[in-house]
Amino acid sequence: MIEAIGLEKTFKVPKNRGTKDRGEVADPRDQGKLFHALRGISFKCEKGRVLGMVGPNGAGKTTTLRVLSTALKPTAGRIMIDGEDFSLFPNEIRRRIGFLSGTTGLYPRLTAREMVMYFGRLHRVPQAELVERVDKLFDRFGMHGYANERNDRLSTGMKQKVNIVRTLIHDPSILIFDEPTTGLDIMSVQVLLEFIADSKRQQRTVIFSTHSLHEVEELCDEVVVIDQGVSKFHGTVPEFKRLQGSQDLTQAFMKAIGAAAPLDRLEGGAA
Ligand SMILES: Nc1ncnc2c1ncn2[C@@H]1O[C@H](COP(=O)(O)OP(=O)(O)OP(=O)(O)O)[C@@H](O)[C@H]1O
Repeated sequence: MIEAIGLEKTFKVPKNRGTKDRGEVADPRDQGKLFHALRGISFKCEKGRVLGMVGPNGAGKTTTLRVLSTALKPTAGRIMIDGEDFSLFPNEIRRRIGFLSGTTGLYPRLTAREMVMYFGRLHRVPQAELVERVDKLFDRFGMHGYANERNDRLSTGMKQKVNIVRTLIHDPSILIFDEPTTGLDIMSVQVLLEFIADSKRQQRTVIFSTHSLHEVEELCDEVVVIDQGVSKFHGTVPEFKRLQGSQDLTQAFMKAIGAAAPLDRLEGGAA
């Protein structure tokens, strides 16, 4: 189980980014020289559950996931794992979390196997155990055929699998994926979605951000809606629809973030 309590993150705004004088609609996070990207994000996800994080561009999803995975230090707030406060122990969090970000690169000159072994060593997995784990994971993902192929010769889907296995090599109980399906071909998307469903069956905790409400409907037990650095809703998908008074997830989402759904406008429907 992982819980975010009142996460806040403030960035210094670079001098050349005059946020206030661009003539755009005022963003409450914009405080001149400081930008309050996260303004109190709270939610939790129990083991064996999948939580989908949705929100408009720039809402704060990546920042939240980077804070949870310790890539970024929060300005305020706590991160609890299995009921214990690990905010001051980032190494402990890293041991328990597997983080897959959209920008994760693979070392081009290493082979798929070398890459995964390298990360296993970084996580101090003992050698004999590491060899066994790599074999099992390569088996499960059907990767033996290209285990000794250099990463720069692999297809997008193959690379994605190497990345997935890399996040699993230390057997984390919590998986955090930032927009994992963005830019992937249909086959690779399928691999990833099946993998998430499988992780749930194995009682892992899975959190992923996405712009696909279809993925949320298909896979998620819970949804957290982030808008302008605030968590606007956290609960189950049916609860979310009920609260927004809509059977359609897209319309419920549009209502939650205060935007008129195109259908409402066309039909002159309810706000
Ligand atoms: N290092 C940084 N310095 C300054 N501002 C930042 C930094 N990182 C993110 N931000 C700002 O914080 C806000 C939230 O960004 P974030 O990447 O978390 O959004 P997001 O919800 O993941 O968006 P998207 O759906 O477009 O990926 C944005 O306004 C972004 O410009």
